Order: sequence, then structure tokens, then C-alpha cells
Amino acid sequence: MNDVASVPARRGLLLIVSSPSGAGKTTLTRLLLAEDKAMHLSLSVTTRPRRGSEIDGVHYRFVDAGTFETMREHGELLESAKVHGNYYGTPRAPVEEALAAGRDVLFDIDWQGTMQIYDKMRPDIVSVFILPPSVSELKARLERRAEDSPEVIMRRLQNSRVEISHWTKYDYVLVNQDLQTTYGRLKEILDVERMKRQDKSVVACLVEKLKADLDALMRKP
Ligand SMILES: Nc1nc2c(ncn2[C@@H]2O[C@H](COP(=O)(O)OP(=O)(O)O)[C@@H](O)[C@H]2O)c(=O)[nH]1
Ligand SMILES: Nc1ncnc2c1ncn2[C@@H]1O[C@H](COP(=O)(O)OP(=O)(O)O)[C@@H](O)[C@H]1O
Repeated sequence: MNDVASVPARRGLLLIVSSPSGAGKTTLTRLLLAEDKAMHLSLSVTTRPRRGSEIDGVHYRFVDAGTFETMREHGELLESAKVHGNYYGTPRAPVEEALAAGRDVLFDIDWQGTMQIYDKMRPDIVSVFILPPSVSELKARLERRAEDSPEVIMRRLQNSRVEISHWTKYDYVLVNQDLQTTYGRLKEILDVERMKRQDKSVVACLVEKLKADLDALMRKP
């Protein structure tokens, strides 16, 4: 039996974080990955051009359209979607390996991908939707990030309208006003959801032992 004073064993969970572009999901998920060594990023493949701050194999695997299509045809993607005119997909094998090993996996994917993974793995999923506090702040964040052209920023803002309408499909919604507050809430969600998935057999063993010890105590003269 595990030491009951330590965190009991549990199944791995799949944490999905989605948001309209610029709301802050990359910032939040990078903070989490840096701090939480039990969390592993699902590295997506994409046909989108790499941004200056991104590293191939760390933030995305950047592939051409032909490679993406071959992966999709061969069933190598757990889900895939076209977002802002580019293709994105989640490689299947690393997720299945992580789940089998009881590790937690983090997905930064859009609502279309979320729906596809829900269909396959709903009990293991915890989904969080991040909203910006206002449109002006969303636009300002996209501009401050300074990674996209004005045309790309306008397209992302335009697409935000559809994306935010999917918030109802998520388990939790966070409004990312103050970054540290939002990050704190995200960690609270994760703590609770991990606790919910604790291996109950460990608790059952402890309860049996407590009962036996109580019986023994009561029998003492
Ligand atoms: N379905 C799906 N969406 C993805 C995947 N990877 C990233 N996305 C989504 O694609 C959208 C665009 O991502 P990105 O190009 O990094 O831009 P950003 O949202 O402005 O940071 C975001 O909504 C991401 O969550 C994936 O593997 N599958
Ligand atoms: N709570 C916040 N307050 C102010 N700026 C933020 C906040 N969260 C994120 N940002 C900034 O907004 C920009 C967009 O954030 P990012 O994480 O790239 O968004 P997304 O991944 O959702 O497109 C980045 O420059 C980031 O530093």
C-alpha cells in the first residue's frame, strides 16, 4: 500500500485549455509547464509559419501541408482542425503513452479539437476556457505580443466571435484579467481535479486499517 500521508496514486488526466487568440492561454500553459513537473505538453503539429519566439519541437512541430495530410491519413492524429487558415493536429501516440503511464497531459487546442477528444476520452478530460476581459484588451494583447501582422491580428479578432460562443462546452471558464489571479485559479482547478481522480483503493485500505485499529482500541481493557 502507498504511504497514505503522501498523495495517493491516480489516473492521469487530460487538461485542455482553449481561448480566442490573445486571451493568454499560451502564457498560462507555459507557466504551468514550467512549475508543474507532472504535467506534459501535447506537442501539436501545425502548418502555420513559425513565430520568432517559437522553437520547432518545443512549442509546435512545424510541418508542411503534405506531411500534415499524410499524418492525418495514416491515423496518426487524435484530432485535427483548420484554425485561422492553418492546420493543427494532436499526435496520437504520445497521448496514449502518457495516459497508459498515468501521466497528465496538457492540450492547447481549439474548440473543434476539444469536441473530437471529448468523443474519445471524456472521463479523463478537464477543460478550461479562457476569456479576455474586453475586446480592447484582447486587441491590445495581440498587438503587444507583436508576433503577427496587422492582417493576421484582424483575422484572429474576427474569428474570436465564433470561438467565444463555444465557452458553454467547457468544464470551467476563467476571465484572464490579472495574470497571476488567473494562473492561481487554473492551479486550483487542477488540484481539485487531481484529487477527484485519486485511486480510491488506497483510501479504502486506509479506512479498513482505521476500522481495525478502532476495533482493537475498543477491545483493550
Ligand atoms: N484543434 C487543434 N487546435 C490547435 C492545436 N494546436 C493549437 N491549436 C489552436 O489553434 C489556435 C491558433 O494557435 P496559434 O497559432 O498558436 O495562435 P494563438 O492562439 O494566437 O497563440 C489556438 O486556438 C490553438 O489553441 C491542435 O493540435 N489541434
Ligand atoms: N492577464 C494578462 N494581462 C496582460 N497581458 C497578458 C495577460 N495574459 C497574457 N498576456 C499577454 O497577452 C499576449 C497574448 O498572450 P498569449 O498567451 O500569447 O495568448 P494566446 O496563447 O491565447 O494567443 C502576450 O503578450 C502575453 O504576455
